[in-house]
Amino acid sequence: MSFATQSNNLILDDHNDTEFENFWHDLDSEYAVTKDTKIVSFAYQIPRVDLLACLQKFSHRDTLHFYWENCSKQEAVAAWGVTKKDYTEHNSRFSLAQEFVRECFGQIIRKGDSNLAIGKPSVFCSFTFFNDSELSQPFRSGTLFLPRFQIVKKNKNCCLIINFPLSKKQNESRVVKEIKQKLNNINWESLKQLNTNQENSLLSIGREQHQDSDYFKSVVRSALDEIAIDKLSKIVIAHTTEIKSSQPFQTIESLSNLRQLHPDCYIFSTSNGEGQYFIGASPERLISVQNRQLVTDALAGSAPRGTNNTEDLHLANLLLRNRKEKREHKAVSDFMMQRLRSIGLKPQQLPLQLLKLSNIQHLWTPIYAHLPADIEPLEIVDLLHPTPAVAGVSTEIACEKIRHYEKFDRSLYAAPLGWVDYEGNGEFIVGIRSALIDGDRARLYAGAGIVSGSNPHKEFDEIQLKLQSLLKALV
Ligand SMILES: C=C(O[C@@H]1C=C(C(=O)O)C=C[C@H]1O)C(=O)O
Repeated sequence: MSFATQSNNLILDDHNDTEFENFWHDLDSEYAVTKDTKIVSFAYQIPRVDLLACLQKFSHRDTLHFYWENCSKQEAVAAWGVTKKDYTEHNSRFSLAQEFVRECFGQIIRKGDSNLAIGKPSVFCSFTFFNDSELSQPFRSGTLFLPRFQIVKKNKNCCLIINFPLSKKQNESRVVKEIKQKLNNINWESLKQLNTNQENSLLSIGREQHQDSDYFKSVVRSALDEIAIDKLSKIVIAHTTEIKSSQPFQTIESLSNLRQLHPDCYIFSTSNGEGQYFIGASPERLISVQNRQLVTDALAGSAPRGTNNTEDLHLANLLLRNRKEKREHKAVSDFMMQRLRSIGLKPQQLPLQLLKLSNIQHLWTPIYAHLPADIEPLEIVDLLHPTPAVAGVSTEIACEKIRHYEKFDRSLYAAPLGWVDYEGNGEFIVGIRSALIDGDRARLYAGAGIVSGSNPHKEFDEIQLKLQSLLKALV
């Protein structure tokens, strides 16, 4: 944390941060948030800032952070620091996460500009693909936190939320007044734009890259044999490339590159507070719940983009007519419709369409449903994860085979990552096209759906297309 006072102006500065630090220290005197501690959630409208600039300035290696941005929707959120956190595991990890969310929000007292449309305190969540992540792995099966700071940006509006525990000794209105005064003096100018270091573009020079293409193709062949004998009808095989760089990877600058290269994707980053980061650019929304309207995306079936309009249209038409790609896609939409119906929802799907991204195009079916008030977003996450877009059909057999074939841990790859807010809204994406960053090492993940008719070489090309565009962004 480094809010600081200089010449009567509270500015954000790394060198002189004593006054605000002391203030927070006092507020944190009863740091451990117990069940009956109050948590004040203070919302404050701020000028438009760049959330990556905020993360660069405030979040540090040993605290949790969460960032996501969708440039085309002009939406972003950054969160850092911890007011309350929990980890969940095994089959009940999503329902335990829901309990944590309920407990957090039950303790919250909203202050400040709490009527702002975008200023809702949120719990940020990441889950691993499988529910039994070992302790030695960088991320736990479920990580949930109510951050100390959260900035939400929507179109031209920005809102800062500060969540802090308030002990019985402290006077709520006095503390709130003090915070307001301090925030009123902040100079936000330095956070308007991220300062990137041009020299970082040279970092890719000192890199060693390792991936085992023969192994991937042999796995696809084995999977096709099993599909031929009806053991399963679809499986998503993932592949990694391991990178060792001559210098530590710059997470913030890599994210800045990702948002420029993939404006139609969700750019995300989450950290474990121990120097490991999971970042990426995913096109896949697992769920969005806004005012009880649920939207989910069936996304599967892929083709490259053309180098000109004619070629692009040609590739798009081939994709829309390709029976193998459509089979792969239908496995996903059928699964989602069936799962949503199983809890009494009445989902509606839009006609099949194309999602065109900068490097790749996909078959896409948006699915909508009204969500009754007693169904929480995390219950839908539990119901849908893992979809056949990232696992297969049947889910159980595909998951068992994935464990058998893949020689690496999926960790957060292809798993739900998102937030739930105070009013019961929430959004989760599927963490594909992603990388685990640890100092000068990165593991990049991408997968491809295998169905009868898949060709191991073409699937490998698809994986390369996905990996290379991620690799380009990493500095
Ligand atoms: C699994 C991934 O992507 C999934 C697989 C796709 C496919 O095989 O066509 C398309 C979109 C995603 O559902 C990935 O990118 O890692």
